[in-house]
Amino acid sequence: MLQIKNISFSYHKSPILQNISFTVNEGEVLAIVGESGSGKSTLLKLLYGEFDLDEGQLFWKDKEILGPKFNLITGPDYMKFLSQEFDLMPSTTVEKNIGEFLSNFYLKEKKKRTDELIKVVELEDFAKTKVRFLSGGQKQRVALAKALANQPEVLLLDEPFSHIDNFRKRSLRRNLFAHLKKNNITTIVATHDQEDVLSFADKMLIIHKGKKIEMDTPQQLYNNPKNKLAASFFSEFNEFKLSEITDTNQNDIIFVYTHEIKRVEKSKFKAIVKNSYFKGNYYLIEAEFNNRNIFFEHDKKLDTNQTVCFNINIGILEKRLTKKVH
Ligand SMILES: Nc1ncnc2c1ncn2[C@@H]1O[C@H](COP(=O)(O)OP(=O)(O)OP(=O)(O)O)[C@@H](O)[C@H]1O
Repeated sequence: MLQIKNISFSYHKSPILQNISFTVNEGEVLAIVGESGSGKSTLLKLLYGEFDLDEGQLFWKDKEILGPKFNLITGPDYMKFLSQEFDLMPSTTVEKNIGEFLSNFYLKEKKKRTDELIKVVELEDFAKTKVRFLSGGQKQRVALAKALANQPEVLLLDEPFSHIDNFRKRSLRRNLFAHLKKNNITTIVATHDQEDVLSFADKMLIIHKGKKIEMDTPQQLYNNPKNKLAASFFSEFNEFKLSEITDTNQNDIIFVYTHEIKRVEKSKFKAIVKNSYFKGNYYLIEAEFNNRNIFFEHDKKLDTNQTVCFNINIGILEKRLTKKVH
């Protein structure tokens, strides 16, 4: 188990992470999400032992992870960190880069492992190409394969697909997470991409301004978003006061995703259409309701300034609320 116990850290006295605790079980994938500058990369660097903590402790199984005050070489040998900067040898081929730290003692094994990883990152056509001739996204894929080469027990990934196009990203993501699960590699991934989280993360940690806001399964956080950060990570959403949409006079706020509002023929909720945005298999409708704009999905474009009725699925609300709505 990876244990993060009450850690705090500051760069030159300005606090970056405050009092963070969580655990990750062996073989689990944890996604760390949060706004830019919230401290995701710093947290990964601390897990890798790049800096000394102000307070707290880190453990992998029963071994403590220590910073540079206590270690000459950064990074425990059972861990790999794929940071935003790729540490590659530009004048060497893709396959040699990936196999750089694999022993030449077992050449057959080395070739097998290298070939397997080249497949994971879909670089079969570039195995013999020198890295300096590759694009940014291709280099990122080589760095990913290299991080996996020595079968780390723990893998830290900082925005692993940031340079990779959407076309490639989806299959690469599936290959990578299948490889990680098959090899029981405990993974912490900092990401802005909900697709990294929804299908592949076992747990999701939300940090905001260096503090832990929530940690749970992606399903739980998606189905019951308790704050704007969680809701906005997954999708566009609306905020309603309960009193606006139910017969209660409670002023609690509820988050409602755009696909949870339906246009209907008749309802007591009426809005005036302001814009329709084409989104591929639906239109996102922007409409004025109670002196502000709300958003919902609809299969057709709607005329601007037309009045439409909408409904929110009460079943969804009931599940989302701790207090029942009547
Ligand atoms: N070496 C450093 N020295 C001083 N401050 C730093 C250093 N690295 C990061 N910071 C600051 O620490 C804060 C957290 O940065 P960090 O890179 O951890 O955020 P992040 O959540 O990973 O952001 P992003 O999503 O943009 O990568 C930011 O305010 C940043 O300016």
